[in-house]
Amino acid sequence: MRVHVADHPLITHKLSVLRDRTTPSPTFRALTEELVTLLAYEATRNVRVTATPIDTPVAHTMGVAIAKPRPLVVPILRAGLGMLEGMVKLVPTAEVGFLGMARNEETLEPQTYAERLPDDLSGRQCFVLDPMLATGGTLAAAIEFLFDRGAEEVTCVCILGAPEGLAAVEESVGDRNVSIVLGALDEKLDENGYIVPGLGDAGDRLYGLAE
Ligand SMILES: O=P(O)(O)OC[C@H]1O[C@H](OP(=O)(O)OP(=O)(O)O)[C@H](O)[C@@H]1O
Ligand SMILES: O=c1cc[nH]c(=O)[nH]1
Ligand SMILES: [Mg+2]
Repeated sequence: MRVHVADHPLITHKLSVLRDRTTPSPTFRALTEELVTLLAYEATRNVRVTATPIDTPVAHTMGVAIAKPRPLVVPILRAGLGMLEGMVKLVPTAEVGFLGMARNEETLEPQTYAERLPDDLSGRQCFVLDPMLATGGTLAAAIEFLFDRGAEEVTCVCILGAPEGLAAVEESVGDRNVSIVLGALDEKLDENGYIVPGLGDAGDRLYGLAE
C-alpha cells in the first residue's frame, strides 16, 4: 500500500483552521472542499489517460484524455459527501457512486446502510473520499467492497489519519493496488476512537450538528 502525506504550507494552514473548534460549519465546508482539491491533485497523479490527436490553432499535435472506463469517485456518507465537490471539480468526467457507512460508537465497527455503485467495477480506478481515517475499519470495509465488485485500483483521499488506522488498513488490503493520500497524519486515537489532535466529528462539523 502506498501512503502519501501532504507536505505543503497551504494545506497545513487550511487544516489548522479546520481543526479549530470555533470554526463554523460554512467555513468548515468551504475549507474541506479546498483541501480536497489540493489533495486530489496528488491522488490523481496516476489517473489513466489515452493519447488523443488535437488541432491547435497552429498545428496538429497529440494530447491526452481521461481513459475509459471513467474513474469512479465514491464518497462515504455522511462526511465524505463534503469532499465530493472538491474532487469532481478536478475530474469532472468521473462517475460518482455512493457508500453510506456509519461507525457504531460503542463497538467502533462500521455498518453499511446504503450502497449505490455500478455492479461491475472491472478495470475501474476508484477514488474513495472520507475525511477521517481513525481505526481504519470504515475505509478497510469500503476498499473490500470495491475490490469485491472487481475494482482494479483504489485510491483513498482522507483529510486526517491516525497511525493505528493506517496500519489496520495496510494489513487488511495486503498486496492489492491501494494508495492513501492524507492531509496530515496525526498522533494517535483517544479512548473513544477519535483522532488526536484531530478535528472532532467531521460529519457533525460539516453538517451543523455540533454544539
Ligand atoms: O476509521 P473509523 O474508526 O472507521 O472511523 C472513521 C469514520 O467515522 C466517520 O464517520 P461516521 O461513522 O461518524 O459517520 P458520519 O460520516 O455519518 O458522521 C468518518 O467520516 C469515517 O467514515
Ligand atoms: O476523529 C474522528 C474519528 C472518527 N470520526 C470522526 O468524525 N472523527
Ligand atoms: Mg460522524
